[in-house]
Amino acid sequence: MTARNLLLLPGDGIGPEAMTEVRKIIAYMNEAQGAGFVTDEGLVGGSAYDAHGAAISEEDMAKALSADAVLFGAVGGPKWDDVPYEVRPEAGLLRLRKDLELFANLRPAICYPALANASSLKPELVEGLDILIVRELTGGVYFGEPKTITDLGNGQKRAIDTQVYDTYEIERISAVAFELARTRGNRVCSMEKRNVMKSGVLWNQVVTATHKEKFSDVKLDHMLADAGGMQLVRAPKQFDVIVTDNLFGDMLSDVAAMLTGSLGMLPSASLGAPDAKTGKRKALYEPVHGSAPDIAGTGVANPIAMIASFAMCLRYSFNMVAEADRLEKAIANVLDKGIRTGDIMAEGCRQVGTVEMGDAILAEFQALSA
Ligand SMILES: NC(=O)c1ccc[n+]([C@@H]2O[C@H](COP(=O)([O-])OP(=O)(O)OC[C@H]3O[C@@H](n4cnc5c(N)ncnc54)[C@H](O)[C@@H]3O)[C@@H](O)[C@H]2O)c1
Ligand SMILES: CC(C)[C@H](C(=O)O)[C@@H](O)C(=O)O
Ligand SMILES: [Mg+2]
Repeated sequence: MTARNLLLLPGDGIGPEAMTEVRKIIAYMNEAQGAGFVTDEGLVGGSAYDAHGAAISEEDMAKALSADAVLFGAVGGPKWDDVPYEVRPEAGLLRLRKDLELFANLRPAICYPALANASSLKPELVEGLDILIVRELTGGVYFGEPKTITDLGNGQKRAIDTQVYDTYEIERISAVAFELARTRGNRVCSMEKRNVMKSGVLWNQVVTATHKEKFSDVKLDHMLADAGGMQLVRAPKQFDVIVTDNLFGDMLSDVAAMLTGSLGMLPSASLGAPDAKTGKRKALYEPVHGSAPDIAGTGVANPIAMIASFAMCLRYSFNMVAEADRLEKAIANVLDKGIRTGDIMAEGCRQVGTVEMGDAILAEFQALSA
C-alpha cells in the first residue's frame, strides 16, 4: 500500500497536548488496521520562534508542501507577545495557509445530542444543529496590501489593512460552498457587507453569478454579515452552509463554536484546489480554538476538536470515509456516556482530563472498529 504522509505540527500551549491524543489514534490505525500513515514532525508558532527565530522554518515549510496532509495544533501565547510582528506565532499559520494555497476553510458546527445543554443558548435552539461555515482563507484583509502602520509626524500614527478580493477568489470559494451544499441540505447563505464595502458588492455579484451559471439547483440567500451574526445566535438552525470572507468567517466561526458547547469541540479543514494531474488537494487540519494559554499545561484541555480534525483528514485527504464516520461516532458515544472535559462539563457527568478523554475516544473507536 502507498504510504500516507502526515506532517504533525503541534505548535504551542494546548496544541501539543491535543496532538498527543491524535498520535494514539494514528498508532492504533497503523498497528491494527495497516493504515500506512507515515508521520513526520515539525515546529510552528512560538516553539519554532524559540528554536529558529522564525514562526516556521524553511525546512518545515518544505515538509508541509510535500506531505499528503498537515495536522496542526495551535499557536500563540503571552510568552511571544513582544516578538516582532513578522515572526509572531500566528505568522507561521498564515504562511502555511498562503503558501499551500489553502483557500477553502471548512468549519462544521455540529451540536452533539449529549451537549445540547452545554451551549449558552437554550437546548431547543441548538439540538440537532448541523451547519457548515465555508470561510475564504487566503485573501481579504488578512493578506491585502498595503498593510502598514506609518508615523504621520504630528504625534499621530496611521494603520492600514486592505481588503482585496478578485473575481476568481470569490468564484472558487462559492463553488466549494455550493458543491458541499449539494451533499447536505442544499442551501447556501452568503454573508458580506455590500452596504459598506466594495468587496462586499463584488462578493455578492460573483456569488450570484456563479450560482446562476452552475448551481441554480441549490437554494441561495444573501445576508449582511452583521445580521448573519445576529441570526446565528437567534435561530442557528435556519442555516445549512454559510459562505463568507476571511475575516467575517473567522468571527462567525467562533460564534458558531459556542453554539456547540465549547471552542474545544470545533474542527476544521483547510483545502487547496485539486491538482490538475493527480486530483489531490493540499490540506491542513486544525481545531478552530487557539493555544488556550489560560489552561495550557494543566491537562484539562478538550482534545475533541483536534481528534475531529483528524476525522476530517481521513475523510477529505484519504477518502477513508468509514473510518472518519467511526471516529466521529466514537466521539458521540463517549459524550453519550457522560464523559466530559471541564469546558463541556454538566451535572451528573464524569469530569476527565485531556488524556482520559483521548483514551476513552480511542477505546470506543477500537470497539467500533472490531
Ligand atoms: N489556529 C490557531 O492556532 C489559533 C486560533 C485562535 C487563536 N490562536 C492564538 O491563541 C492564543 C490565545 O487566544 P484566545 O485566548 O483568544 O483563544 P483560545 O481559543 O486559545 O481560547 C479561548 C478560550 O477558550 C478556551 N479553550 C480553547 N480551546 C479549548 C479546549 N480545547 N479545551 C478547553 N477550553 C478551550 C480557552 O481556555 C480560553 O478560555 C492567541 O495567541 C491567539 O492568537 C491561535
Ligand atoms: C490564529 C489566527 C491567525 C487565526 C485566524 O485569525 O485565522 C485563528 O483565529 C483561526 O480562527 O484560525
Ligand atoms: Mg479564529
